[in-house]
Amino acid sequence: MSAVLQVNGGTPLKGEISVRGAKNFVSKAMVAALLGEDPSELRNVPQIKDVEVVSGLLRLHGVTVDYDVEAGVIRLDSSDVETAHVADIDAHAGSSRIPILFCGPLLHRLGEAFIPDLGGCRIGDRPIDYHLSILREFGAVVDKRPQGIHITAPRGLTGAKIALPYPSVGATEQLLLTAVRAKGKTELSNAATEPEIMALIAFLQRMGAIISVDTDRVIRIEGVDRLGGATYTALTDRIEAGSWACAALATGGDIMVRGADQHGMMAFLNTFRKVGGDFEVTDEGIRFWHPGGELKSIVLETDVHPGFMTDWQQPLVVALTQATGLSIVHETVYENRFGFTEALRGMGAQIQVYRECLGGSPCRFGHRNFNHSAVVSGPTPLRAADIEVPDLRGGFSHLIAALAAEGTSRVSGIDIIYRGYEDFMGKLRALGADVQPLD
Ligand SMILES: CC(=O)N[C@H]1[C@@H](OP(=O)(O)OP(=O)(O)OC[C@H]2O[C@@H](n3ccc(=O)[nH]c3=O)[C@H](O)[C@@H]2O)O[C@H](CO)[C@@H](O)[C@@H]1O
Ligand SMILES: C=C(OP(=O)(O)O)C(=O)O
Repeated sequence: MSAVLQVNGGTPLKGEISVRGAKNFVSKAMVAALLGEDPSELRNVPQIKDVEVVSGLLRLHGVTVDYDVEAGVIRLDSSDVETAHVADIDAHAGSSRIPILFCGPLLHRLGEAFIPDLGGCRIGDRPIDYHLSILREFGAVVDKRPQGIHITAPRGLTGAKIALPYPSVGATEQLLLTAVRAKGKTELSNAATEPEIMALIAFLQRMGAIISVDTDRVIRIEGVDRLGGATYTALTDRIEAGSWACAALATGGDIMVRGADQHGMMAFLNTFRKVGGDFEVTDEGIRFWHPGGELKSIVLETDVHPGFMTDWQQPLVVALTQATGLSIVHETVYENRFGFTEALRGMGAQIQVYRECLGGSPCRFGHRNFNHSAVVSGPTPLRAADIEVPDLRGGFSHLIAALAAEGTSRVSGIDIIYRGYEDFMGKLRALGADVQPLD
């Protein structure tokens, strides 16, 4: 049964919350720890569903996982992995996209890997063709089966020269986790360079890897025979921080996000300012607020880092419903990330989606049948409604809309939001939101 949250909206969110480590780093660093023959320790780890899912997968492979939730410290001991069996991980199929990143580490440690069907947000087709072709370049043999894929490396894994067709985050991580212990050198061009990837590289370096990153999206790795353990403090979740910033803007509020870090949020902060939001960066975090008066419409394009992240797009669109004029948002990372706008239209928002590449440069989704541009016309008061969470960020965006709307909304399927937002209910209450889970 899907959990339902009753939201009595119309009150500006005000107060202070803390954001801990990034989902998109911590989950990958936990997989990286599987490569190490000594224990690793990650700090600033948030209590979110994706951490739970990856902990479960690691335990199935013989890793000892100890998580001190309060302290945010997770200890991972992979020293006995070689004696474990290649476990049947079907139990976790469909809950996350992380299993695909186990390929390299499992091939290095156990000689084979079973990867179940993947989960993650349904915001496009989300193929894994880049991942599989990278693994094949290293010499892996991929056997597709009805329940997932079986991967072996009969002649071991050897470094290769690879160019990505698009700077995919997951494929770049796949390459890193495979190359660090492969024989010889690897070169990846057109790599993704998101801050979470840079942090993963830094963590792998502490474990003993040799990796260099050039300014032109080229990553070079020299394989080593052995990796040990390392200690690393996760960078803050910049998607969560940006989501709370959008909640402040959409509700006319004022939120101090402790832990928020300016460096990974430059593109977001520029956009937030252009829309008319105010912010103040301090050593403790970033305070975001609506300064009063009108918000301004903008033209925005999502992009790979250092551009405006696609994961900020959904929460920002809710705030744009309160801006004066026509905003244009061109989604260039995922072909199908505007599904969540349907519920917003039902709440009174004026949002039209288009197949054309609007407002900027043509992207790879142009001339295909994907509704990947949106025109938001505002400001429109939002009405309370009964809505169903479609995916992680779309779900948080629906919550923001319900909080901004006058009246009582019921948001169902809120469990998905725990994949990436630690204790969001506690944080909402700390900000003065009137929210009540329904049985
Ligand atoms: C757990 C995690 O870190 N998730 C993040 C990661 O997702 P994820 O790693 O899945 O995203 P990618 O960067 O790989 O995807 C970008 C684009 O590349 C395409 N593609 C990707 C792989 C592939 O084999 N073939 C292919 O065509 C995808 O369909 C998508 O259109 O980066 C995204 C882009 O910043 C973020 O929105 C997600 O929050
Ligand atoms: C798309 C996202 O995550 P995932 O890749 O885990 O589905 C997200 O965090 O918004």
